[in-house]
Amino acid sequence: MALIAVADAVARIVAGVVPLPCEAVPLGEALDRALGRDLAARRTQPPWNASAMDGYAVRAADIETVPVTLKVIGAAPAGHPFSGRVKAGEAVRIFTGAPVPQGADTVVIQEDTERQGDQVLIRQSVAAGRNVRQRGIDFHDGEVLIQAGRRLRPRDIALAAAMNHADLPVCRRPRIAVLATGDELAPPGTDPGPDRIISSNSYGVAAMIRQFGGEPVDLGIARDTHEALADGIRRAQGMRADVLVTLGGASVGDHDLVQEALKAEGLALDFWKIAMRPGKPLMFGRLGDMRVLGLPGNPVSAMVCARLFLIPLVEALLGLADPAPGDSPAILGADLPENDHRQDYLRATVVRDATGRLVATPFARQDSSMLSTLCQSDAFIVRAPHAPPARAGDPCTVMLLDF
Ligand SMILES: Nc1nc2c(c(=O)[nH]1)N[C@H]1C(S)=C(S)[C@@H](COP(=O)(O)OP(=O)(O)OC[C@H]3O[C@@H](n4cnc5c(N)ncnc54)[C@H](O)[C@@H]3O)O[C@H]1N2
Ligand code: MOO
Repeated sequence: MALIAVADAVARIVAGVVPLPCEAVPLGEALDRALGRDLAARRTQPPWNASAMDGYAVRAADIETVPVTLKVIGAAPAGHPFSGRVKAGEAVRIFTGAPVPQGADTVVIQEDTERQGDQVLIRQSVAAGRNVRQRGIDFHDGEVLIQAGRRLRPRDIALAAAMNHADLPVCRRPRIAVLATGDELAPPGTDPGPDRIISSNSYGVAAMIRQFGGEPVDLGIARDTHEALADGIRRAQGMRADVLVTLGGASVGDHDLVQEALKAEGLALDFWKIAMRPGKPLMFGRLGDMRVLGLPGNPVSAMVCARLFLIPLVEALLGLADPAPGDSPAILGADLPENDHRQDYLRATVVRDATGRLVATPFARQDSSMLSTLCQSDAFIVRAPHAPPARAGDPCTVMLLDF
């Protein structure tokens, strides 16, 4: 199979994805969830012409000439409206948020008044309508204010609550089974002995899935045998995972059995191998309804590929209309040689120069086993296949790290 381009691979992975069904969650659990349906207001806000200040509700016509003394005929604290009508020469004591009584059209703030028993002296004239929030200035009953596909932010949750929703329809989280593979792997915190390395990828990839709204399910480490791999694959199917992510065993070595095992279970392979670095041996296909993404084993390759290919799939399954941001312009902080046929993702630090431009400087060592440099990086410098040599100061494209 020929190496395919990164953008083509993403397009093939998300092709035909239908957002998962909705479930209702309480407001307190809705943060970062993907809204599954357009949300319409269940009331008008404010529901009445409301005072924006503490003061006196008056008729603007009565205070054109000041000072003037008005008769205070009642009070309207928030939550306790004044039911009477304000007539010429009258005022009602009012507080922020309370309905402006009938007859009144303006509120004078209390700092511009002097209370004398049941009378109030108005010292300052204000324009008609001042300090009154008109009914519905925020929104009206039935108005759609939050669109399906929004990843809910704290302010969306405040708005949804004001719209009188206690529960929100959000997309079910995609269930993503994560299967590490390799005889050499030992879980963190154990004594690996001299022949093993610690399995890190499942933890990083699971955390990324969670960060972007999926539900990771750790299937543990499968040994490099057909039986162990088949068992892991069947467990993913048994739990009705939306996606199975395999880690490692994706390349061409004698012990890279993942693809074979998947095919034996019925995998319809879509593509294998991408023109990118790190991450060449990425694999994608379907096993029934379950999408299968085979990530390379090298830890940086696994994380880069998870961000580039798995997260768009998670976002598509969530029906997100505002996927996480993509590339930004920057300038190079160091020279780079000509690129080969693979699109490069170079770990880099990024600073702002005096003119506000982003300056991206790649790490000298880009080995795909080195998680330490990934953690020190701010961005990937994205270099197109066959990019010509570039000098420090030349424009470049970066993908700021958001995981
Ligand atoms: N002859 C060739 N060899 C390799 C090629 C190639 O095209 N021809 N591609 C190389 C590239 S690029 C990559 S990337 C790796 C990916 O190989 P695999 O996906 O088969 O990964 P493994 O061989 O299983 O492991 C590679 C490396 O990563 C470590 N690893 C694996 N899983 C984990 C884990 N869960 N946590 C931490 N580290 C993990 C593993 O121990 C190896 O060191 O293949 C190249 N080879
Ligand atoms: O693509 Mo591999 O990820 O270069 O090490």
